[in-house]
Amino acid sequence: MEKLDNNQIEAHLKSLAGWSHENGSIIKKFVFKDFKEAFSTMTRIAFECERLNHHPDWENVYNSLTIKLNTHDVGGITLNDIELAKSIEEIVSNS
Ligand SMILES: C[C@H](O)[C@H](O)[C@H]1CNC2=NC(N)=NC(=O)C2=N1
Repeated sequence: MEKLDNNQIEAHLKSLAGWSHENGSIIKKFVFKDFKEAFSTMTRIAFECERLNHHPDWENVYNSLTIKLNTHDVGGITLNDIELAKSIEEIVSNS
């Protein structure tokens, strides 16, 4: 998978509301009603990560979930990160 350049990343982020490009990752913070909602959504996301074989750096604090995506193998952002971000948006919007 090829690293995307800054212009390509910004172009993809136009269709990913709330995601920003910071320090070599794409990042979004989600806030849920409570811990149960946050963690159950993380579980759904985790199964999708296994299916895609692509995994987030993420942090859960009570009802918040901060997700950072990058491709460790290439040290940058690839289409795998964009694809996972889109899947996460689907999962969260259907939760
Ligand atoms: C061997 C296996 O394909 C890799 O280690 C995968 C697994 N999940 C991954 N997830 C992420 N975010 N980046 C990777 O480079 C990566 N590599």
